[in-house]
Amino acid sequence: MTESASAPTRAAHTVPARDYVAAEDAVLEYSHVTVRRGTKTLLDDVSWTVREGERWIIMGPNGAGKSTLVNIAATRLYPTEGNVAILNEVLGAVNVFDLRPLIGLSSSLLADQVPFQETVLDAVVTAGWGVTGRWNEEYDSMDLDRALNLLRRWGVSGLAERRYGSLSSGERKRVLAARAMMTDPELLLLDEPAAGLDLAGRETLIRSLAQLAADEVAPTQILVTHHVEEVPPGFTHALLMRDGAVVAAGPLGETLTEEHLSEAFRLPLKVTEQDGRYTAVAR
Ligand SMILES: Nc1ncnc2c1ncn2[C@@H]1O[C@H](COP(=O)(O)OP(=O)(O)OP(=O)(O)O)[C@@H](O)[C@H]1O
Repeated sequence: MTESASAPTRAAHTVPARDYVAAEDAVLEYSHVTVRRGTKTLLDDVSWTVREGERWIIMGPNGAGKSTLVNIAATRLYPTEGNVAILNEVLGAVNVFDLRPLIGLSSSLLADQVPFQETVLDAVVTAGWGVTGRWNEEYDSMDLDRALNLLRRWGVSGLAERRYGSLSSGERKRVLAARAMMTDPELLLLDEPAAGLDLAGRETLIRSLAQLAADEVAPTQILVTHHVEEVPPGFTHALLMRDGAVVAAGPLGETLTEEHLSEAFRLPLKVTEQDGRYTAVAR
């Protein structure tokens, strides 16, 4: 018998969605997930479990598949093969519109969808309806108070009446982080929240993220970044990717090592950690 005839195919790992049972304590569960577009494999047999209260860093070079991974968790994309459970609901067997309010998302794609003429307060409050532009929806004072409190938490409440389009990129990032928390989500997905920020903007954002990571009642968090310098203290786990596959995943200290990071970025790196902050330079 040839090897290909005896080995189970990856498609064989895919369980019909209605029959798939996720681990009870899993907030996110990817089981043998593959995503293909034409001949390109964006994710290659990824298995990954996130449990309640964990704070995960997703890291890897450009094109590694990080956003694809997060877009599945955001219910914006379905796997070609494999199974995904989000908050114990299985993709393919759940109405994603019921699931989406439980998932907070901040991404560059979303940043581009918020109308520039929208006020900052509206840009946050509209997350309650899962829309990016205010139209005829009714918001009560509790919604508006919540949006203002979230803007305060992210240090941008003074911008509430400004037009979203007039904000700097750092200010927009913080507004989007506030927006991501508007529905009081159980899962918070932050795709490159510090990209393009200046040093002060980055450090301010990282301090806010570290405070959120330390907050016991805050949602389970997943943060995508290219840089170890952007890992907020208090994050607990990391998943390193390359070419759509997992290089290493697990507790942060065991995963953000020179060996794993050098392999993920295909570059010998010297990695240091002090007081919960990491730096990496080429050897
Ligand atoms: N619809 C598509 N068709 C073909 N290839 C695609 C498609 N969407 C994404 N890709 C490719 O899949 C790969 C993974 O993309 P993804 O955006 O997930 O990477 P990433 O790790 O988030 O990258 P970056 O760090 O540059 O944002 C990239 O090579 C990208 O060009």
